[in-house]
Formats: sequence, structure tokens, C-alpha cells
Amino acid sequence: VIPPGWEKRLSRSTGIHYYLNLHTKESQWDCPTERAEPPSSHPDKVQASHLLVKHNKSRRPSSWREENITRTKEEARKILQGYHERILSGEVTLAQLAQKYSDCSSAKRGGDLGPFGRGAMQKPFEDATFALNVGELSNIVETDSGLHLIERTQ
Ligand SMILES: N=C(N)NCCC[C@H](NC(=O)[C@@H]1CCC/C1=C/[C@H](COP(=O)(O)O)NC=O)C(N)=O
Repeated sequence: VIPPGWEKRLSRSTGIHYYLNLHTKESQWDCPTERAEPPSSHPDKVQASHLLVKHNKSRRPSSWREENITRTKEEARKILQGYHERILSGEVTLAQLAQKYSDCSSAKRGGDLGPFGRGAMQKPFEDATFALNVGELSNIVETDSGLHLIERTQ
């Protein structure tokens, strides 16, 4: 039985059936197990990846990359502006830069923080993420942790 919100289609090119999500218009080969929901404009949970550049006024001026972070906030901003331009130009992705340069332990997951609801992250980070559409990249966001670029992924 196909869960609600999906339609079974026949692929003319392969003669194989596929499944169309009637809300997102995405298709997939394997039979869906979950119902397809209309994309809610006020989700409980979102998912994001971030690239964090800490500075000497960060709440924890240390990371896997650098035991004692001494750069100033303005130096951190310049560095992050450079990353921002490179991502916007399409040269690199946020995940690629986060993996190498993010001062958060999520760097090893390309900056992915996993799904989170309101109340989990520091408020400026939470508000910036919930204000993004899926797939969008934020401008520089400041929290007590440092300066971030955020890409909302779910
Ligand atoms: N739920 C998940 N995945 N982990 C718990 C997150 C806790 C949350 N963290 C943050 O708000 C900072 C800013 C946005 C991301 C984030 C990551 C911080 C940044 O590094 P730090 O300043 O801690 O050294 N590293 C990990 O927590 C908080 N309420 O303090």
C-alpha cells in the first residue's frame, strides 16, 4: 500500500514503476514507507550545517583545530566573509569548507548539526536558521560561540 501523498507512476524509458511525492514533486524508485506531508511553513524541527569561526571573545576560544584561538572578532569576520564569497560563487560548498575550517566539532560532519527544534541552539543561531528557506545560506550570524555561516538543509 502506498502511503498518502504519493502516486505510483510508470517510467516510460525503463518500464519500471517509480513513486512521485505529490507535495515536493520529488520522485524515487523505492516504495515510500512514510506519508508525504505538505511542506509546513512553520516546522517544529529544522536541520542545518554551519561553518563557525571562533575568536578571542568566543565563550570557548578553543577547538579541534586550534587549542588557543587568539584571532580578533574582526579578523574572524574577514575570514568568514572570504568563505561566504567562495560559497556564493559556487567554487566550494559550505560542507567542504566546514570540514576543513569550522571551529565546531560538527566539522567532521561537514558542519551538520542534525535536526533541532526551538530552544536547542543559541537564540541568534536559532532565529537565523528558522528564517532561512531550505537550501538557503545565511549571512554572518554572531553568537557567544563566534561567527557562523548557516545553511539550512531541512
Ligand atoms: N543540538 C546539538 N547538535 N548540539 C548541542 C548544541 C548546544 C548549543 N550550541 C550552540 O548554540 C552553538 C551555536 C550553534 C551551534 C553551536 C555549536 C557549539 C559551538 O561551539 P562552543 O561555543 O560550544 O564551543 N558547539 C557545540 O555545541 C547551545 N545551546 O549552546
